[in-house]
Amino acid sequence: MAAQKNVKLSSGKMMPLLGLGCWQSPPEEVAIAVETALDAGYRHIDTAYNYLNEEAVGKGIHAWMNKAKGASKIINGAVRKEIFVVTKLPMIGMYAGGIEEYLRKSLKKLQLDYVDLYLVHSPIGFKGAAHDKDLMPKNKDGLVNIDYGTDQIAVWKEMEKMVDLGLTKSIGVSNFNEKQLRRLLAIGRIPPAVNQIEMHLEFQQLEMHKFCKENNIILTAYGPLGSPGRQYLNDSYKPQLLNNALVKMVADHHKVTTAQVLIRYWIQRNVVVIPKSTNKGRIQVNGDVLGFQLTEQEMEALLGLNKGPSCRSFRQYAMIPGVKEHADCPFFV
Ligand SMILES: NC(=O)C1=CN([C@@H]2O[C@H](COP(=O)(O)OP(=O)(O)OC[C@H]3O[C@@H](n4cnc5c(N)ncnc54)[C@H](OP(=O)(O)O)[C@@H]3O)[C@@H](O)[C@H]2O)C=CC1
Ligand SMILES: O=C1CO[C@H](CO)[C@@H](O)[C@@H]1O
Repeated sequence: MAAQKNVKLSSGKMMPLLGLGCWQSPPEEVAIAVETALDAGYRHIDTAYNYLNEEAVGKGIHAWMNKAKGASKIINGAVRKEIFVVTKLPMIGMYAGGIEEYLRKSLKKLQLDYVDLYLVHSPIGFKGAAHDKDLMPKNKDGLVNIDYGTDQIAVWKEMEKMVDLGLTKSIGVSNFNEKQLRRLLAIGRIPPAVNQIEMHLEFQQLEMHKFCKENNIILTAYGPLGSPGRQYLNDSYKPQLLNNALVKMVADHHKVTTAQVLIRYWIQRNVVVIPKSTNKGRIQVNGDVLGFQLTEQEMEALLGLNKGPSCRSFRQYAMIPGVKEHADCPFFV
């Protein structure tokens, strides 16, 4: 793999444009997946408290770091600086004191002193978790216990403290809409460096892209392959990108796979992209995207596949009863 391409965050830190996604990567597979990815040249790993696999992700990171350092066992030295680790604040941690508590829990699981980027996973919190794996606590009616009082500004001020404490190098958000980003930009001592949202060729988030460019916020594209491995809600849009005819034509022209085109496209648009795989071969091929360049004409044609918000496929949280009544709805829009 050619040297990694990075993008500069508003924090001044460099973030690799390609990362390995880890949602739905079972703990028993993800340690090897992370090590395989780092061996293949990835330098960025994306996980979350909610993915319940941070310990195994940490194992993979340390296996690679130890290998890279040879016999030496220094945990957080120069080799640590080679890689960019992202994790996320769970919805159940969005209360006073919860941000530090959950970041420390994540760091302990990952066996790291700091992460490179800590993201607020969602603009809406949940409350009343019975224990720290109760990610979707229920109220007395059996419905997800939405915290209608989630105070994004208070959460953000605590996120800023995490930078001051050295527990994370940069901070950002995920699934935030423009109104929510504006709110943080208006009050933040540290502006959000990143917004991680669903982005794929049929749902290119052009308005959000423009807004973020104007405000020096870097976008990370989740679900770039259309997230084919997940269970869709009955009425959710199912992107069929890996066998799209135009993508196939472009892939054939470059003698690469359709997945490589779906990934490379975002790198050329300066959008961070985090395809998930736990399959060794697919991790390696997905990561081999720095040795070819899509032409301007191809980029234009691929831009033409965008159909906008009707192709949003992640709607799980928006469908939770009661979310629509939250002041921060429309969710994810
Ligand atoms: N902030 C948020 O709310 C969200 C963040 N994310 C992040 O973004 C990452 C990526 O999104 P995700 O939803 O996983 O979807 P992706 O679009 O990355 O698709 C992943 C799926 O595609 C399969 N796959 C991977 N490579 C190939 C290939 N070359 N050919 C065919 N199939 C392939 C994987 O299976 P296999 O493993 O078998 O290869 C897996 O089932 C997540 O893992 C997570 O880190 C995702 C959703 C929401
Ligand atoms: O990161 C995530 C992966 O997608 C899931 C399904 O919507 C969410 O739980 C979560 O936000």
